[in-house]
Amino acid sequence: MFPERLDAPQAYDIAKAMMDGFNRHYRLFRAESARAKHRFETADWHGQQRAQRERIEFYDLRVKECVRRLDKEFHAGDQSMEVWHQIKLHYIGLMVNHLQPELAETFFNSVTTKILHRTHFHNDFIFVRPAVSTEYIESDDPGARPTYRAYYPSRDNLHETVVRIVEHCALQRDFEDLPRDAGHVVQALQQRLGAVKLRTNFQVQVLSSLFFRNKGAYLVGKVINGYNELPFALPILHGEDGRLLIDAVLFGENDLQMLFSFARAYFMVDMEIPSAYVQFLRSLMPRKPRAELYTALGLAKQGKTLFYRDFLHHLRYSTDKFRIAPGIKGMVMLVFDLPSFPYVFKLIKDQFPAPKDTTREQVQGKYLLVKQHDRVGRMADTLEYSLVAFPRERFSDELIEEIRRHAPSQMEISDRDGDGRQEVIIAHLYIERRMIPLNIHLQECFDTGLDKPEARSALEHAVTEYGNAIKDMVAANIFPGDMLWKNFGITRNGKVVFYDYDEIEYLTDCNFRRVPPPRCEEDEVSGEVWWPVGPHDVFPETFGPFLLGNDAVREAFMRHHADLLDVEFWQSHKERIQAGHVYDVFPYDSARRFRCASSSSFQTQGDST
Ligand SMILES: Nc1ncnc2c1ncn2[C@@H]1O[C@H](COP(=O)(O)OP(=O)(O)OP(=O)(O)O)[C@@H](O)[C@H]1O
Repeated sequence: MFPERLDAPQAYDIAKAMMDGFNRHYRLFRAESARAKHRFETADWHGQQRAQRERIEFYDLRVKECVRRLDKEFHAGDQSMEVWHQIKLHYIGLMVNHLQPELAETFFNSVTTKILHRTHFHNDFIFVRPAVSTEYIESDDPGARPTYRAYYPSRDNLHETVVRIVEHCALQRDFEDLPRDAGHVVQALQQRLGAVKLRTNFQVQVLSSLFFRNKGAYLVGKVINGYNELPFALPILHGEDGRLLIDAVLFGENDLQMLFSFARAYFMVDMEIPSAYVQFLRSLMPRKPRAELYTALGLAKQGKTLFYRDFLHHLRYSTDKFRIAPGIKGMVMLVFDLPSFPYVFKLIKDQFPAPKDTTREQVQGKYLLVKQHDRVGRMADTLEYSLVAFPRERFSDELIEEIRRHAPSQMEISDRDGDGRQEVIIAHLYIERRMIPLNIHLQECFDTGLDKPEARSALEHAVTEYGNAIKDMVAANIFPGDMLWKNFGITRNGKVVFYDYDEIEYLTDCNFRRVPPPRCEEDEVSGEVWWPVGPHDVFPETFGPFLLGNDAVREAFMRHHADLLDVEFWQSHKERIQAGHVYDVFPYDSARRFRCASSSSFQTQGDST
């Protein structure tokens, strides 16, 4: 029932305290994101990575702080539901002119769900649906930067305009030769546009804030001509002598999707109105869910909220059943999916068979490590949820049985809300993008027949990408642990991405060793490991027999990635990382670089120390 009067004196104060909590959060989040520019300008790469990692923790810290304040100052948990109803209405009032209302709503939900009983998790008390529109939000502050800038060049002054666009970013570090780089950009653009007539609305729109991640800054925008829009991004890097350069130009939805991939670390962007950034980015990548865009901007909680809303909507408008995910079952994770929905759901089993020697806490620790680490486009991001309820009738009996057998502690089947409908409640769950497991993909190539050129080239591509994925992870100081094909998936863009994290280690924590010479003839013929092995020992020479049983796979692998079987490769990368070197891993093909078309997927560039 809608209250006719807002007459509870404490309701406004509580709403205001929650809004203060959110404002403090966004102020700190934004300040940390804005500092990325300075870190880029001063080549503080370790600082950039540290900030990327630490910023992820900000949200939970602020929520805890706010819950503590509400408890201490207002005894929030003892307030009646009438008061809570009024708190939500006051909060809506406080959002009327707010610049981040959607984030403020999510913050309200995070705090409220820590205080109220779950029977109250509905739209009267929390924001199950948004209450305040994010359309056309603008700041009234006369000094505020617009979300994007528009430029109206002609064919004749395109070069000048590109120089101006980059200069407007006001990077406090010299470019090697900005006119030269602008020339490359114009040339690429002219090639792309071809002889097309420039229409009266021809313009370039560019987001005002740069996007920072690791050692790169990205200028993101679109070219509009008539009814056509061409998304683009300019990666700006430090050159050999430390001055700046534009390294490439990325064009079109697919290039932008790679840049904003779910398998990369989150960007640092100074945004006053994040929803306006998301709206602009959505116009560049219409197929990318808003949830993933918020997440890519570092607003992972908002991503989670939107993902969950999308998921509930999908459930309502679909009829298929959750099932055990196709592929080889995991020993640590129990994985299921809904065929009509492009994500998988993973829960940690209660017990793990030998040789797995780990615990639930350790597995969670590894997933957290990946979340906080630079995922270099090769490790899928995960959304983590607790106490997720699914309608019982949407689960196959086989899946229920599987969970009962392997993860009984994680499942409860009950009518939790008392609405007469049985639910499957999963205690703890990771959700990630569904890919085609690489073993299934390779099998499809074999089944088609390797005498067919398309199957052979698909296999070659997959094997090459697999090695590239491992090398990119190596560059990011990650040893994947279990490199079997089944632990990698292939995305719709043909990228190979790793998703099995329970054996992941920092490369710098591993001892890369040669297999010692056999002590006797018996050792030589024994198929077993006869030599002593320490907990962090890795023997790259032994990877072959596990991975390369198939002749065609072996042949392709050895042509592109024989170095992965060599202890030297691993050892030398470990030493360079230990010496403080930060590798560049480009979110685009190196052949796209203006001045260096190298075949390697990552390169070293200057020392960061
Ligand atoms: N993102 C994904 N997309 C598609 N399938 C997936 C995905 N993640 C996992 N799977 C499927 O689930 C299986 C088990 O997942 P995962 O490798 O994460 O479990 P695990 O228990 O850690 O495995 P292992 O026994 O190798 O340690 C995979 O082999 C694959 O078939």
